Amino acid sequence: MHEDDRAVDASAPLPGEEVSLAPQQETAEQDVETTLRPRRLSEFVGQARVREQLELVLHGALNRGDQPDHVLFSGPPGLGKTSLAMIIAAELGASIRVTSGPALERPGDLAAMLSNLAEGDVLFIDEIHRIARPAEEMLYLAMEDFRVDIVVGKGPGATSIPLEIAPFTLVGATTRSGSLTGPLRDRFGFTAHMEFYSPAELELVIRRSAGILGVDLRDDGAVEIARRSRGTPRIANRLLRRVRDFAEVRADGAVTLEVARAALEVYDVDEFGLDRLDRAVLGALVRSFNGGPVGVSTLAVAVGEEPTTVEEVCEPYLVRAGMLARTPRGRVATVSAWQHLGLVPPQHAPGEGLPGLFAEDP
Ligand SMILES: Nc1ncnc2c1ncn2[C@@H]1O[C@H](COP(=O)(O)OP(=O)(O)OP(=O)(O)O)[C@@H](O)[C@H]1O
Ligand SMILES: [Mg+2]
Repeated sequence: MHEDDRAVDASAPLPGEEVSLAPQQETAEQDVETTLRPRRLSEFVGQARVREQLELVLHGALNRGDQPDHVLFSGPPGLGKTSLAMIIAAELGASIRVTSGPALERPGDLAAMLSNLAEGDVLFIDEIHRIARPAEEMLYLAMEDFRVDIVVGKGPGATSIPLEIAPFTLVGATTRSGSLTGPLRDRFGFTAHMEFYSPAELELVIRRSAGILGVDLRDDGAVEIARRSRGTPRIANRLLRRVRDFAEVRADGAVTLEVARAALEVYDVDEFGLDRLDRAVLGALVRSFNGGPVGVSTLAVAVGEEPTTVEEVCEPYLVRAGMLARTPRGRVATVSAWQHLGLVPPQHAPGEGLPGLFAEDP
């Protein structure tokens, strides 16, 4: 039995790990998420650039018979990083080993994982920015030379034993590419930043999911759910399931515009797709701090959340939607934020001209 037999299942809770940054889900919901995960690059909706680039990286290497370069995906939760990692393995016809940064606390954990890889395997490290430093240093050599140095003993008598490992492709995922050290980032041959999805792309995601789940989804219902999904496929799929519940219990089962609107009201998802936490952050910024600037930790305390949650889950979308600006002095509410809350912006509020995500919408 090796250490990594435990680490292979990324969905299993890891000892001492904090609550995941992704909104919490019950196990049944996670099962549905697995069902809805695209399996091949051709099924993966949106992220056209990333998809095209990835296709070149993978098929270029396949044609030459080389091991493809290591790949890093960064971006907010729920945009498809884990899905793409699985897809890489599928496209290469390789097996995938899954672990995460927090699980690799000791270099030994990583060494066991690496030495068990078969030639051509994909190793997926989720939350790679949370890997402990000694393990990270071991990873440098592994990525570059497919070798690890195992240190035996302590002090002057310590010796290091080089250990060959099979050529593999590392896929890393992170919601915080800024927290990655330079040397680690430099060892990835291909880095992709995941963007929020357009409403049209989310509509495709929702239609595909409705087909798989057997939901009676009408065109206007699909448009409405897509529009309110915060640019995020995971949220789109979740809203689809919540609206389906509503349709089955309170209506005749068909997901129409009216049903979607009524359901999303019940679930506290507003016109822009902002959820309760998004609105709490904007509300605190505007009401308690007069629009800012205010530091992210202060803002997090005001809404009773972890700063990392505010920073990695809420802010990227609020910035994208043109409601919040990150400035060197702190977070600032834009004119759109004041208006979204039904308040009159003060003279100093920035961003009149900031393009919003839904600039094309009335
Ligand atoms: N491009 C896509 N097309 C269709 N469905 C998608 C796409 N991207 C993501 N999804 C759906 O969203 C769910 C979440 O995606 P995934 O787990 O890959 O996100 P993630 O970026 O790894 O998130 P996290 O940072 O929270 O780990 C998937 O189960 C899948 O159903
Ligand atoms: Mg993931």
